[in-house]
This record gives sequence, structure tokens and C-alpha cells, in this order.
Amino acid sequence: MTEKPKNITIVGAGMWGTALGVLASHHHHHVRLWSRRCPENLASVIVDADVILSAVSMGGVTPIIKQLQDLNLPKKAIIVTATKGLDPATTLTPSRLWQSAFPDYPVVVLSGPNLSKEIQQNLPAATAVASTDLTAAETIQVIFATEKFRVYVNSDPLGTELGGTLKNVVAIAAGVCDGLHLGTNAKAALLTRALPEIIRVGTYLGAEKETFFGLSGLGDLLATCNSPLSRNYQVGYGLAQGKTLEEILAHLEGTAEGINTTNVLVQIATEQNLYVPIATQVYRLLRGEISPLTAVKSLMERDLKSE
Ligand SMILES: NC(=O)C1=CN([C@@H]2O[C@H](COP(=O)(O)OP(=O)(O)OC[C@H]3O[C@@H](n4cnc5c(N)ncnc54)[C@H](O)[C@@H]3O)[C@@H](O)[C@H]2O)C=CC1
Ligand SMILES: O=C(CO)COP(=O)(O)O
Repeated sequence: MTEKPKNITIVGAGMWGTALGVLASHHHHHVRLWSRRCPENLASVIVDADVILSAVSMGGVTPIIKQLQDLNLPKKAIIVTATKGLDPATTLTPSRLWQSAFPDYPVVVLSGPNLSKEIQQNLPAATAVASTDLTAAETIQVIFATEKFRVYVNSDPLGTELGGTLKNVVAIAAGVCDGLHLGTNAKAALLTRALPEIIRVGTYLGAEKETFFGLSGLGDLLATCNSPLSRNYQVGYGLAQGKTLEEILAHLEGTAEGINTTNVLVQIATEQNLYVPIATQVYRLLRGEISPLTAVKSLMERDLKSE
């Protein structure tokens, strides 16, 4: 690589932040990985940052934004968000929270079928980086692309973010489907019908339909709903095995964002009168109102309709 090494600060040293740090180190950039448990203060790790990448879970986004607003962000910095979640207080996506807190900075969304354990094993993968500022997105593309990690650019940050976020709700349902051993036909039907549900919500919120057929949409839906590595899938699988949510979460490695996302999604759908049958059953299941079998039965027994 001929480009000058950049200073990249990653906020959130969980599974995804750590894997992204390894990717960014590939081209000899100066990577600083910060978590709230680090001895350094946040101010000292963002000094001179060319890129500030947030890989905190949804619960950490607003607290981190508030901390950064009290500091001076370097003028040239690009903000990157890799969180897949919805804010329960505002129902907004992380990129919208970042952009409204830092209106003068480019915000880039990084999202794709990227199970961090596979990336850590250096298995091939692809992702999308999206921004209304294409120059910023292309800068991030070059920083993170390696011969094992192919990075595509698009100009729909909201759609890119919503694909990766809303599929977590479906991944819980997919885990239930596999945990109940419902078979390949059922799984194909679930994922295929989930896509228009995601698109219905995503386009209502302002995303472009085409984005949901790309890596961050269909791509991430396939990866997460078919992998036992997915924490959201593990939640559904465990529920289908008769475990309680508390038991599952006690042994889960990292965050299953789909639980919070289901609540926020159902809130949005209720307020805006959007039809989200799969999310509704996941919501009722997570609240303990119905069993996994009842959730399946309810989906199958709805009024017949055209495709
Ligand atoms: N692990 C994966 O395969 C992938 C994860 N993601 C997304 O990335 C985000 C993080 O996921 P993981 O790293 O797997 O989760 P994790 O649970 O391993 O790490 C979460 C990180 O957020 C930090 N955090 C949480 N609340 C905070 C707060 N109030 N202040 C400061 N930091 C706080 C934690 O300290 C931790 O470093 C999630 O939104 C997830 O959906 C996206 C793609 C892949
Ligand atoms: O988003 C992911 C893969 O793209 C990670 O999925 P989980 O958060 O369900 O592990």
C-alpha cells in the first residue's frame, strides 16, 4: 500500500471492534482500540484520529456520543459506525444519532455478513461501507479492504444499516426454526418472507429498496440466519430447546442486539401501522407470552394472501 498510514481509533473493544482492529492493522495503520475499561481516557485516544469507528453495542452509542461531544474531535475525522441496533429512546439508527450529534463530520456505516469469529479466522468475507459522502466511504473502503475482506461502497447509509439491524430479529426466528427442526422448506419460507417485511419497514423509514438485496441486506440475512455463530440465532435456538431467555443470555458470548431491536421495531410498526408478522411473533415469544410452537402456528394460520 502506498497510502500514508492513518490514525484509527476504535471505540468498543468487544468481538466486532477487536476484529475490525485486526483488519485495519493489515495496512500498517495506527490502530487504537478503546473500551470503557481501558486505563486511557477517551480524549487521549481520539487526538489526531483520522477515523473514529464505533463498534459499541446499541446501549453504548448514546453514552459514547455524549462523551465525545464534550471533547474536541479532530477536524478531519471520519466517523464510522458498525453497530447494528435501534435506539429505544428515539427509535433512530446509530448513524442518525451520530450525524445529528456531529453534523459537520462525514458518517460512514459499515455493515455486512460479517460474523466476527470467521473474520478472526481470516476466512474470506465482504462488507458494505455506505455514506452520503462517497469520498469518506471510499477512504474507509481502502482502509479496511484486504485480500480476505472485500469492501463495497454504496450511497444509502440508512438502508445499509437497517438491513444489518432488522435481520437480527429474523435470526432469532431462524434459530427457533432450526431448534424445532422444522426443516429446510420452512427455513427458506421464513427467510424469503422476512425480506419483504424488512423492506416494508426499511423503505418506510427512508431507505432504498435495492440496498436490501445487497450484502448488508440479503447477504447478512443469509449469514446470520444460517449460522450457529450468530448470537441472535443462538437466542432463538435456545428458546426452541425450552431454555428461558435469562438462561440463554447468561451463557451468551457478547450482545444479541435482536432482542432490543425487536422491541423498537414493534413499537415503530405499531405507531406507523406497518405489517410485521414475523417480528410480532418474535416479540411475543421474547416476552414469554407464547411458546415457540405457538409462534410458528400463528404465522401459518394467518389469512391466506397473494405473494
Ligand atoms: N460480533 C459480530 O459478529 C458482529 C457484531 N456487530 C455489531 O457490533 C456491535 C458490537 O457487537 P459485539 O462486539 O459483538 O458485542 P460485544 O458485546 O462483544 O461488545 C460490545 C462493546 O460495547 C461496549 N459498550 C457497551 N455499552 C457501552 C457503554 N455504555 N459505553 C461504552 N462502551 C459500551 C462494551 O464495553 C463492548 O466493548 C453490535 O451492535 C453488533 O450487532 C456487527 C457485525 C458483526
Ligand atoms: O451481524 C452479525 C453478522 O453479520 C453478527 O450476528 P450476531 O450479532 O447475531 O452474532
